[in-house]
Amino acid sequence: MKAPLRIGIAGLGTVGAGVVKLLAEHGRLLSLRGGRSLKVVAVSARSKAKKRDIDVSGVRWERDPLALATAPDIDVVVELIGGSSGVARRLVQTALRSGKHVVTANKALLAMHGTELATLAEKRGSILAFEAAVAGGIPIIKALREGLVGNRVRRLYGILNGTCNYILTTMRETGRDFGAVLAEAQAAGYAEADPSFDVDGIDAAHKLAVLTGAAFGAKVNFAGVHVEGIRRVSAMDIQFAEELGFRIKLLGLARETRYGIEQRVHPCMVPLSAPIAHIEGVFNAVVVEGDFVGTTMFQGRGAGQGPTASAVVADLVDVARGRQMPAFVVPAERLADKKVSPMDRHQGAYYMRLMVQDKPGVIAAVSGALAKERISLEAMLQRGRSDGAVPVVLTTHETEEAAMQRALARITRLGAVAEEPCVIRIEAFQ
Ligand SMILES: NC(=O)C1=CN([C@@H]2O[C@H](COP(=O)(O)OP(=O)(O)OC[C@H]3O[C@@H](n4cnc5c(N)ncnc54)[C@H](O)[C@@H]3O)[C@@H](O)[C@H]2O)C=CC1
Ligand SMILES: N[C@@H](CC=O)C(=O)O
Ligand code: NA
Repeated sequence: MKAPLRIGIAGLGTVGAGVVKLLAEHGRLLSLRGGRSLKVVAVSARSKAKKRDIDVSGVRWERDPLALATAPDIDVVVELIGGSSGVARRLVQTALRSGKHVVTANKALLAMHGTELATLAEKRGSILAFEAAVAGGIPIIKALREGLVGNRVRRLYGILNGTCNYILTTMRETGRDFGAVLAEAQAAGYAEADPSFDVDGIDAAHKLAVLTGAAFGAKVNFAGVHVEGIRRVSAMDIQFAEELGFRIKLLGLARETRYGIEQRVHPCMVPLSAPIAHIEGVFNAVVVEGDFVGTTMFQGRGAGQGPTASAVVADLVDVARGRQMPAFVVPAERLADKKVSPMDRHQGAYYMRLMVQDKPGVIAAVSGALAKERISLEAMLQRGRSDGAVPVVLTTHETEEAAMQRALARITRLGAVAEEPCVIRIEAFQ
């Protein structure tokens, strides 16, 4: 058997502790599968004194995580600190420059610097692997880079944030409010250190940007993602969606249009007939439509200790086996610089919920604003009567985003519309 693969782990939080546990529990199995043993030789985290349910007593403790990047007795650095700048970025850059392999779960870092880091790794002949960064335990990077490599990807979409999916599912099932459910997702270890990254759609956008690189062979372009989160989705919208035959999901979607690459993350109305509508709780799913393979769907837990550690360790076994592959689907230097398809050009149907004064002429004024933009109504629902504002829900036929935004501005200015309308795009999946 070959010499052990010597591992340095930076970050011993939810994911780091999970990796230490998995390596300890499956040590023999992994030696067999990797062709050599996987040995943690050093670790680093903020506090050595912190109580953890892992045993790192026989392992060297580095106060400065950067020491792992240059230590002569380390072959691979596992970066599980997080953040797109600061110590995580320096650690990964220094490790790659020192000729070490890097495994990371850090999608924020990859979304901002993925192309640059992959280029650096490939120049040095090192492996940069990040299966855990996208959709947790689902082996989607591997699927795109290897299993589906023969295809041109037509479109991909998915539920990419476990925290948001957990929140939307729990709000629907229990009627509980957003804040309480978010606290529960944080306690379960699903949320980012700053949970606004989850609920504002940023984490899903980070993952989508990385996926787009792997699916379309394009440079990672986070700035090109249109991002909206779930803060404005209310219990009322969740209920209306069900009545109309939809379920609300925060999706990330990417495809090539005639204008360039369209990347968008926002709440969607998904028909209940679509399998992805039924992915609930912390589960993620990614649907990839390839020209030869057709539609494939991958599902599994997208966050949490066990699933994320599973993905990190899969990458470590690849390193142990010496599997030299491009980080994305093509060598980093060949990643294409694609134009961004403008959101204004997006075509689709829309759900709109208005809170309006219950008086004659309001619905006619709203319909008039839509008609001015040639937007035709598909359905309308009005619930209850009151002296105050009542909800009115409209769904439209397909139109252009720019037209919808102009109509929305007109509607918002109507005196009888009590608050900013809630607008959710309807996606037509099979
Ligand atoms: N928790 C999850 O379910 C998932 C997390 N990730 C990613 O994995 C990474 C780690 O996430 P978690 O384990 O959840 O975070 P965490 O907050 O539980 O752990 C972070 C660890 O990094 C250490 N750390 C922070 N700053 C440091 C510094 N300056 N020097 C040394 N150590 C430092 C902390 O002491 C802690 O041990 C992040 O990039 C996150 O986005 C990816 C997939 C799933
Ligand atoms: N905060 C993330 C963790 C995994 O990437 C999520 O909720 O999906
Ligand atoms: Na994954």
